[in-house]
Amino acid sequence: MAQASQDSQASSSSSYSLSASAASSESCADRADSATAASFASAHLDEATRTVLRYQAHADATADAPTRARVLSIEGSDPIGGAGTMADMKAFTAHGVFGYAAMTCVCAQNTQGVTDIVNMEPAFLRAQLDSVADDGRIDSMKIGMLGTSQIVDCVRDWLQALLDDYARRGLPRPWVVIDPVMYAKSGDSLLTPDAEEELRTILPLADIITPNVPELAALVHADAAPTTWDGAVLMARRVAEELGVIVYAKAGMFALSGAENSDDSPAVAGPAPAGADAARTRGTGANPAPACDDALIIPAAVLDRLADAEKATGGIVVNSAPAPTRTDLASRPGTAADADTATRVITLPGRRVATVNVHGTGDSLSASLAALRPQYASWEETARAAKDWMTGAIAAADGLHVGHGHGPIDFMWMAPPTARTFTDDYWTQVRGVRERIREMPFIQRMLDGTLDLLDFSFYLHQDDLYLTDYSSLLALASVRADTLHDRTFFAHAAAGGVDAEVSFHGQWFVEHGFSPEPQTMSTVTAAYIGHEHRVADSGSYAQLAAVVMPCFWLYGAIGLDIMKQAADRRLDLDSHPYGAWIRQYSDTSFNTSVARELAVCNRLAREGSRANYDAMMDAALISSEHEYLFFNQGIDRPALVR
Ligand SMILES: Nc1ncnc2c1ncn2[C@@H]1O[C@H](COP(=O)(O)OP(=O)(O)O)[C@@H](O)[C@H]1O
Ligand SMILES: Cc1ncc(COP(=O)(O)OP(=O)(O)O)c(N)n1
Repeated sequence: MAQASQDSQASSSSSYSLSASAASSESCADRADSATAASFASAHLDEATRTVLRYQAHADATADAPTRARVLSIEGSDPIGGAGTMADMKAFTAHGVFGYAAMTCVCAQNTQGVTDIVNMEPAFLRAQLDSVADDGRIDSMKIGMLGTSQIVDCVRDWLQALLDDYARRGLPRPWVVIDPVMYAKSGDSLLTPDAEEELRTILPLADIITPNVPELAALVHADAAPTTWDGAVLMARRVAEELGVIVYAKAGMFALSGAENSDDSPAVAGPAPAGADAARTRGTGANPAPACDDALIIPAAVLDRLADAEKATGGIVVNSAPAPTRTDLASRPGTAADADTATRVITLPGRRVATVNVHGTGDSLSASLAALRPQYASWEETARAAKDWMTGAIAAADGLHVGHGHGPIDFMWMAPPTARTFTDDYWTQVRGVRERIREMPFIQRMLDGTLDLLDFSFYLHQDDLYLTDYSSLLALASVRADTLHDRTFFAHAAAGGVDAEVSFHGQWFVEHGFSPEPQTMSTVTAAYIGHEHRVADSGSYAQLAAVVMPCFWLYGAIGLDIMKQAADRRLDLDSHPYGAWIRQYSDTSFNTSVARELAVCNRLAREGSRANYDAMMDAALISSEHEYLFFNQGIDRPALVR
């Protein structure tokens, strides 16, 4: 492979890549200068000064580093986009790294199974791999479906040459994650039987391998897959010790069957287990959380290598991210030591999601490990981060509606949804509230004219108090608005509508013999205002726009509904005791403001993060419950605030 483009990087002492910043044992050992500086530092300086020096050294060493880790996927394809190359690219992007891809085969597959596979000619695969290596630095890689023994040989030989070449040129060794793909979840075989032995020859080149339960069994030549998690961990230990690599043991098979694999993970809320008969449950309480814990198995040989690297650098590494030490690993919670072999077994806690949509989970996990390792200090931290991300992506999978079999996971679960708008989502979620408002006695009695005037005047006084405060929130939204359009919209809304409505209320009070003077605020009104102010005080402008939205939309929608019900009942509004109100509710000019407010919320939800979307939704949903209570107080008559 041609190396010209890499040599300039290699010759610079500041060519520390992102992967090097995570301090591989190999790269630490190669850095003699750093070791000298480190032993000086160890001998003469206090801990705080050594820490500051580490920051300085890291900044110098990474001055020319790329802004994103560059991660290679060596995989087969999946046209439905849930597994293989396509999944890897999505996982890479989700984790913020730049992805390269060399394809080992093209598969005709979907969520229901694999129907055909065309393997690459090994020479052509080698040409793809060289194309990447000749032109770009590789910080990390994930190797997945290899398919045949010829392809295994091709990738192994290329990888060995690449590692030798990087070592010779003093480049940091790329992190290598190998997913020893043998079977798809559909049961289809993804590796020819004769290639199983060949696959073992590439595994020692990995830093970490990620076999699922049946693949573990194949790697130890067991007749059958283990039926318990303890059995799977035992097999994983054998594999780790035999190959001298870290094994990430995955519990997905047990999750799919509804079985539980841990008793001691922290309980988390989750959907009821599918196949609950088979599931052991954890904890007390009515809805115990099902577990889906994975395990990281670090054999003694790897721990020794890490300890040697530490010695070579005098206990200091030149970057911000030292690799884990024996002491580190032994002292962490969830780490079990084995007296005989000193192998470490680290539990990676997770919750089981009750879903069939787990196509490509193994692929995405191994891609995540490759993408995250350059960004974390150790395999343990990387594995915990990857596991948490996977759980979130699986939990969001049901929303995708892709395919009829095992659907894919939602790689974009941290980003706001795009197929439905924020307001679509909100409207569906408040269906129950809308129905309760429509059916409530306050509205029904108003329509049939039996609503007590005292009840109505109580409601109207509370509405005045609420609207006075609400206008100040709209004014605040105008001040915090991020566009001129929003600024003028909220300014007009604060000044216009509220004022007109309060004077309309005043007229009604006078006409019906009630005092128009402000009354004491009810606890229900105070609670609604309190919620809006809490969001305004601690939330973003987007959350503020969302918290005031239900008062626009639910009120507007109730008006339309009252108008419809009045028409259906053919009410004579001229003689009806609440005729003026029903006419007022039927005034659709308010809907111009409703539509603008909804557009504001959709823009803010679209432009922000998933966390922003969720926070906006929470704010709006809570306001909606307050809207219901607010209408209902006309009849319920809550206590007044003293
Ligand atoms: N239903 C589930 N709930 C939570 N996590 C799951 C579920 N199914 C799989 N996982 C997780 O997905 C990752 C991949 O595991 P697995 O599905 O066993 O791999 P593979 O796809 O290779 O068979 C693991 O972290 C595993 O714990
Ligand atoms: C091209 C390709 N590579 C790997 C797999 C196996 O993916 P995995 O994550 O094990 O998930 P399932 O596909 O088995 O659900 C694959 N199917 N295709």
